[in-house]
Amino acid sequence: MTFHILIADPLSEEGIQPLRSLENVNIITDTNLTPDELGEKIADFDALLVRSQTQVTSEIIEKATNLKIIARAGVGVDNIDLNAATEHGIIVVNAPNGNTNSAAEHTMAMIMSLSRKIPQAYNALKNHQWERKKYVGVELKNKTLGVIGLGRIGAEVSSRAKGQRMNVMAYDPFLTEETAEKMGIRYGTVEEVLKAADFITIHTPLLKETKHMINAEAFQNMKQGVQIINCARGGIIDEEALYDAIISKKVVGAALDVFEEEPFLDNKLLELPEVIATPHLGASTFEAQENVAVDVSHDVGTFLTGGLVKNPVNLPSVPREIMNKIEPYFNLAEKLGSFLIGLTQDVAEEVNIYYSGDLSELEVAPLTRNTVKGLLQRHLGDHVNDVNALYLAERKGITVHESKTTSTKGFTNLLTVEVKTKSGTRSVSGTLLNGMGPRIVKVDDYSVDVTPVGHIVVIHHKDQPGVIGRMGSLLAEHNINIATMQVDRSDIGGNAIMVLTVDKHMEQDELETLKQLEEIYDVTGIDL
Ligand SMILES: NC(=O)c1ccc[n+]([C@@H]2O[C@H](COP(=O)([O-])OP(=O)(O)OC[C@H]3O[C@@H](n4cnc5c(N)ncnc54)[C@H](O)[C@@H]3O)[C@@H](O)[C@H]2O)c1
Ligand SMILES: O=C(O)CC[C@@H](O)C(=O)O
Repeated sequence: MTFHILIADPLSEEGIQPLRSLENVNIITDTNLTPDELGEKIADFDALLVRSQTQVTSEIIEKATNLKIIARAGVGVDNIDLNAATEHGIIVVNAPNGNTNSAAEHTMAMIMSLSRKIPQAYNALKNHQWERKKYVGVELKNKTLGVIGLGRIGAEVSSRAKGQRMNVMAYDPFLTEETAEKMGIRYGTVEEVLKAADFITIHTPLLKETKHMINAEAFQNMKQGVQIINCARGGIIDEEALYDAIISKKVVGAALDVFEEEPFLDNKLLELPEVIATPHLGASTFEAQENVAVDVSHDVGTFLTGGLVKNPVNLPSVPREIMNKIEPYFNLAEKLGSFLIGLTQDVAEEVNIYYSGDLSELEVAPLTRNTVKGLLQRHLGDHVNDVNALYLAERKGITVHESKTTSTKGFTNLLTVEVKTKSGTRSVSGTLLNGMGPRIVKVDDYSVDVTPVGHIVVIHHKDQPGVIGRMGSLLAEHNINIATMQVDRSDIGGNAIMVLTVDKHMEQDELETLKQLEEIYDVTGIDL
């Protein structure tokens, strides 16, 4: 099988070599596609690689019927509709570390250019103006740098600013006073940071909560004569409010690498001499571009060949050593989910998954996803996968709970799945037998030992002599061969269960004929 990969934004050629060197890949680079052209082509591709330029909207994703992975060569994924990707089962990966250094260096370059008015002085000189008085700057030493967002880049900027002998004060929802102290910086709330800082630098993602977080009110809280830097994302600063704050002289300098609308030809902020700007160049170094291209090439290559990606955005990342321990249970989890929903006639409202024995010591979230995938695939088809299983369950109104229990019922590992519907609760338990693979060991309250594969028939009947023989004869009349049979009962003469594996798929009318026997209450055929 050949994987078709589209590179829609310019990526470092060196960086994508690992991807090119894979067998069975067909890589097309087309970095000039309009949104309409991308929409027309996208169905041909298994993987899409972008930077920040290409907008991967829900309309594009809707048309991407073969797309399996979207890779963002960089950090911010705000140009990708993550919900749409998740809904369609498309994994999104990014390259969160490769451009941190470059973005931090760019931020420092902006701070220093701003404080010494280097771009303005350079411009004047280019225009034959030798202006020494006009371009008097300020020192950074002993000034307070307020950092909003102390993630990878914010932290790198902070440590560099300390090298410039600045006092650093930061706000981040995950920053504690203790951590700040260990980093040699001061902790403050957003308001405290805005109030104290001579320079403010923004390093948050663009989220609902951060959109326009630096607005007219925030500017009011700032020191008179503050300078502001944004090398994170356009839209975190309200550009109208910044414009007004500069006109009113509250803000005396702004350095912007990112804008509310990109690319643009006109932006009135650029008419102000206090504003210096670059066209989203924070990550534009040879090193950063090679790093991010290597990272996404690795993840795309790994994913397409069935491996574990390093930087998933819409799936929790699970370290390899943990994955090695849980991978053997994937098949069991999926089969149990699929078997149970096959058995359940009503609409599932709640799914409870209980992990016990060895399983209770593992990170089980990926197993929960596989169980739910098995459950949903039976009715929703193959487009349900690890990425969208929980999302789709939620959308269908099915609540999913996982819990760990110590009750192993004698098995070294036991996975129990319970489905609640309007008409009652059904459950199935399974185990992974050492060297012998997965087994279904319980159906509701009955003990069985069934390999979850092939054509299974579950029969509820009255415990009575002769039922098994009559049922066998009926199957023989339809030329259906029984491969294995398991029976269990509640008590002598009470309710009983038969779980058969048969050699071929049984049609509904063939299953119905078994109900001719009055001792048989219920027959369900499940193909796994
Ligand atoms: N200009 C460029 O070319 C360029 C290059 C790389 C990254 N970026 C952008 O820089 C930003 C930071 O990247 P990063 O790699 O450091 O990301 P990161 O995820 O490591 O850090 C972001 C931090 O922001 C914090 N945060 C979230 N909401 C916040 C809020 N309301 N107030 C304060 N802090 C908040 C998070 O807790 C996190 O610590 C992103 O927007 C990214 O897209 C831009
Ligand atoms: O692709 C780029 O150059 C921008 C990258 C940057 O904005 C990011 O979020 O990583």
